Amino acid sequence: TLNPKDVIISIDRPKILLLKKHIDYLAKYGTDQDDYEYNMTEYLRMSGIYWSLTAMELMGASDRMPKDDIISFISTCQNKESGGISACFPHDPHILYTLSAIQVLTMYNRLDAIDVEGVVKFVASLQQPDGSFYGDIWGEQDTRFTFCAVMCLSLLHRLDAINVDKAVEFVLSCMNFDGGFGSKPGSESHAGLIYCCVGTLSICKRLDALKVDALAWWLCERQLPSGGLNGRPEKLPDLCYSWWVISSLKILNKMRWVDKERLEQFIMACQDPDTGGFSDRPGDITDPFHTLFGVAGLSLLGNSKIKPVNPVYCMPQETIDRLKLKPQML
Ligand SMILES: COc1ccc(S(=O)(=O)N2Cc3cc(-c4ccc(C=O)o4)ccc3N(Cc3cncn3C)C[C@H]2Cc2ccc(O)cc2)cc1
Ligand SMILES: [Zn+2]
Repeated sequence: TLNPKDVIISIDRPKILLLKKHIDYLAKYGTDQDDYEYNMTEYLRMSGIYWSLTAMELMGASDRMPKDDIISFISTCQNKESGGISACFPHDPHILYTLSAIQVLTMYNRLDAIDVEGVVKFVASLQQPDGSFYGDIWGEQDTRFTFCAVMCLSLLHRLDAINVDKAVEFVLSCMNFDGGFGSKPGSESHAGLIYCCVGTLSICKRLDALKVDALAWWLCERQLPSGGLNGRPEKLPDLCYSWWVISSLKILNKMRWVDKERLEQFIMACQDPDTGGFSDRPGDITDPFHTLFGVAGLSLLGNSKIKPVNPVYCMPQETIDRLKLKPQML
């Protein structure tokens, strides 16, 4: 049952981590070519692979993923002319899916499977005079795309290919009086975009520019009596917002400002004991997107059955260590 601003967690919801169920759920996802949801999400296939593989890596079960099929799939998605990568052949290349592809190939340590210089050229070509980035040639501007560009190039150790100072300047132009960030200058603060902007500043080593206490206060205010977190005031809690909020608080070193026990209870309640996987709220349909953010959220809360996740890259910490990347943390 719902009250207007929160959910009530019934006592029969799962209270422990159903690890095997989630591993089997992700291993099975996409193996049935006739599955309706699988076909309807072809347009985000590359990101779906990143969400599934990362969750499996964190659960120590990435051997259950079809590694060779994934790697050859990715090489078919790179556009020879632009260097960009699409979600699935023959869709248009986009920065979202270019990032997902680089994250997957980085976890597999198989960047040899694509033209890295082409990717660098594609991402750099999307930066605008004001420092912002377009998502693709159709020109949508959003701070999400700045984060994709900076994260992608840092994974390739090629931040030299863009104007980092202008990128930071654009992100700071999106900071609001509440310390939060929106998608464009003047847009309302939103947890998902705060994560993108804090992540960008962390990779660019500019966390000094944040209004830390105001921002951390706005973030911890997202927690509701159910223990779940919402993305904006007056909204319902959603598992993926738990990730955006607690990964940002982790970067700001303010995790202590949320009630971890209540949050863990909410995350556990979002598991589906029959199908496996996590959903946005207790009792809803599960999907690979929320399954990653449930597993990654539990990792940030210190669950010992899950490997450590890097809060900035949302990738296994061991991968970030292997790349010798050190995103700034307060
Ligand atoms: C089911 O409706 C949607 C709506 C938006 C999207 S999205 O691609 O723009 N996106 C990611 C997203 C994915 C899923 C999903 C279902 C099945 C799979 C297979 O891998 O993935 C589901 C939701 C979703 N959303 C929407 C959403 C999540 N919580 C509340 N909502 C409304 C997020 C959305 C935006 C996005 C966020 C992060 C990111 O890295 C990429 C895209 C996808 C499906
Ligand atoms: Zn969600």
